[in-house]
Amino acid sequence: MSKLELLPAVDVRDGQAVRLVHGESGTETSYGSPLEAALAWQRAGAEWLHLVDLDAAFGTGDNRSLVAEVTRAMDIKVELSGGIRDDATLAAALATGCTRVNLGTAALETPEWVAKVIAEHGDKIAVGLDVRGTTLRGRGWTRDGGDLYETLARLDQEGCARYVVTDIAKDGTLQGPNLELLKNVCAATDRPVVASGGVSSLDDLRALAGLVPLGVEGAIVGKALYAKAFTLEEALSAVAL
Ligand SMILES: O=C(O)c1ccccc1N[C@@H]1O[C@H](COP(=O)(O)O)[C@@H](O)[C@H]1O
Repeated sequence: MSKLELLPAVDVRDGQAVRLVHGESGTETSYGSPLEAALAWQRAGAEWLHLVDLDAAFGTGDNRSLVAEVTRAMDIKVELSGGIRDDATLAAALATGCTRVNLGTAALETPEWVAKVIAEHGDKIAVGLDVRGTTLRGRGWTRDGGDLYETLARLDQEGCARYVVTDIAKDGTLQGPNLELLKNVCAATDRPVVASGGVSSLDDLRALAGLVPLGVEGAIVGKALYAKAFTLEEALSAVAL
């Protein structure tokens, strides 16, 4: 059996590493330099970094040169997201050398473009399914974007390689992941799923590791690491086989 991959998160707003609650603008807690945070996760043994340009996701500017600098400084795999919505932003994101990009809003608003880039770039493209209930949200999670399962079926048909599933109601709350949602998504697709939102404890990570046979490939960990609920070393040990 494969082990659960862990992706510590660095979300960047106004040049700072931050965590939000429910992804709501204005709820930021700042954790300083994104580069220092990313290097700290790398030193602690991370194999992946989940790096988000929140300003680009919200449409309040961008941190593109900073996230490119962070990506280039990493020796580990980087999943890059936030504001990747057209050929120019995709080309800039891929030029950083990131391992893959995660598309959110574009999958809801410009499905033809997303189908095209999935066909061109294969598993370098993941789609972020950010949901409240079973309704997708885009543009910084401020706008409804259709039904989760209809969109998933469409993206599966188009050959999408992987999904990053975030329960917005859980994100940044330290209330535990939505295991039911993840099981339902895994039952609806044969593509790997990266779980995001709510991880609060090593037991949460063990519960997510228990979903690996169903299709959960990885887990994004944010607030719990910054709040020091556990260390990344402890998290990696908890999911080691
Ligand atoms: O990660 C967050 O906390 C977050 C909060 C609010 C909006 C987006 C957030 N993150 C990620 O941003 C990308 C989507 O960006 P876009 O819609 O493609 O511009 C996606 O990975 C979200 O999970």
